[in-house]
This record gives sequence, structure tokens and C-alpha cells, in this order.
Amino acid sequence: MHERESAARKSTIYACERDKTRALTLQQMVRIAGAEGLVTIEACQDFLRVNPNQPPWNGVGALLLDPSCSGSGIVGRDEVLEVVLPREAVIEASKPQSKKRKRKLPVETGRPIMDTPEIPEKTPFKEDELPVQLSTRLTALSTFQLKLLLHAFEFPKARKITYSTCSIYAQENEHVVIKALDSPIAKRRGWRILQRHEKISGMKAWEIRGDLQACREVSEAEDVEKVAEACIRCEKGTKEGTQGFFVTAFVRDGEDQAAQELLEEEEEWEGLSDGSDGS
Ligand SMILES: C[S@@+](CC[C@H](N)C(=O)[O-])C[C@H]1O[C@@H](n2cnc3c(N)ncnc32)[C@H](O)[C@@H]1O
Repeated sequence: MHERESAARKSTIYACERDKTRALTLQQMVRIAGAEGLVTIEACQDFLRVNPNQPPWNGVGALLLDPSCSGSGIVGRDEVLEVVLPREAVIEASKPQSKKRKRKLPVETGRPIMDTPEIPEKTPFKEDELPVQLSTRLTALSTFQLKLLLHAFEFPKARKITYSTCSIYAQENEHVVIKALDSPIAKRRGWRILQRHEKISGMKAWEIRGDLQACREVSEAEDVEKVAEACIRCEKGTKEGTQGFFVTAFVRDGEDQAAQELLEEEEEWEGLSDGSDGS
């Protein structure tokens, strides 16, 4: 087996979901996808409360952040085709059969293994929201989104982070990205944006990039264009047939000096407390 492939097979995906109902949905979708052996679901786990320096989190190499957002990019129910979630029978039928077992599985039993549940976000987007209400909500959301991103920056072994929203607002997108890049933790740990030319081909070729004007609203950096170019936007109502979406990625190279120092400091403290608390 190829070395990278074998390493990937040994990896575990930890999926944090704070909401109990959504964690159940996640569990069902993981099972239907046949990924139970790969994914450990941390149900009712607030990501902000996990300690990046404790196992298993101190071994995490990559994070995918898809936080709660305004949902302003989501196309209304009456505007799109119905999306049907996978059914177990269909998935089973599409799996390659072993040569010995020629027996065919039923292609469709008609009974979905799960209903397609309503998954309301806690903060649904309201088209008729007043500007003041919207602004207050965006401030709260973007504060939370930035907090999440800065927390992700703290994982000592992490080298890649993706950040995505289904929001059309720069406040939740480019502004969060620029504030994150300007943060002391990003600078200390060497986090930078994954530039357009470094991205995989599809992401590199996608024409709709981040909003440069919006980037300039919060950054005076000369190379702010690179940040805008490194962001990907999808718009609703365009020929691409997408919803409103935003995604970008952060990377860093090399050893994490700060994390190593922190670990050493913690070990020293643990050593001290062993002797002093009498336990
Ligand atoms: C935009 S949804 C994305 C969910 C999933 N990626 C999907 O595409 O269906 C954001 C999810 O993050 C969860 N969430 C929000 N804050 C969280 C936190 N602090 N820790 C863990 N999960 C959180 C919400 O409950 C919600 O299910």
C-alpha cells in the first residue's frame, strides 16, 4: 500500500456537533455513507470547549470549519429542485458486489432508512429583516465565527484549516478571514492563507473569487488582493446553478515552536503539582 494511503487509513475524523438533534442526523448520514469506521462523532460537544493541547485533539492535523452562519446564501425552498438525501437501500445496491456473491440486492425498497429531516439552523435567515436587526445578528455571528477560527489555530499539530459559510455577507466571510490572519495567534503559529495558485485545480480555476472591496474595508495590507483571490465565492441565481457559498483555506508549514514551548511549560507545571498537592 502507498505510504500516504496507509497513513490516511489510520487517521480518524472527529466530528464535533453541539446540537443533539443535528448530531443524530450526522450519525445517520455517516452510517449511510459507510464511514462509521472512520468518523468518531463527538455529539453535544462544543468545539470551543475542546482543549487543543489534550489528546486526541493535540494530534489533529487538519480542521474543517463549517460554522453556523446567517444562511443568507441558501436558496429558498420554493426556488430549487427538491434535494433527496441518500437512502440506505440505494447505497447498498451501488456498492460493488464480491465475485462470489452474485445475489442482487433490491435496488429500491421504497422505504427510506431515514426521513429527510428539517435541519433548521438556530439563526435562520429572514429576507425581511430590518437593517439594524441584521447588523446586530451579523456582528454576533461573525464574532462567534472568528472565535472558532482562532480556536482552530491553536491546535499544535494542525497544518490545514478550511473555513466555509453559506453566507453572502462579507462580514461573515472576507472580514472574518482578514481578522483571523491579523490575529496574534495566527502570527505566532505561522498561519497564512492558501493562495490561489497553491489550490487544487478546480478551486484554482473557479472564477468567482473573494470580494476585494470588502477585504479593503478591513485591511490596509498591500497584498490584500492575494487574500481576495484566495477566497472562493459561489453566488445564487447565476449560470453556475449554485447557492451562495464561501470557502477558503489556511495553512502553515514547519514546526510549531510555540506549541512545543507550551507543552514543555505544562509538563513542568504537572511535575510541580505532583509534589505539592499531596496526591
Ligand atoms: C452550517 S451548519 C453545518 C453542518 C454540516 N457541516 C452540514 O453541512 O450540514 C453548522 C453546525 O455547527 C454546529 N455548531 C455551531 N456551533 C458549534 C460549536 N461551538 N461546537 C460544535 N458545533 C457547533 C451547529 O449546531 C450546526 O449544526
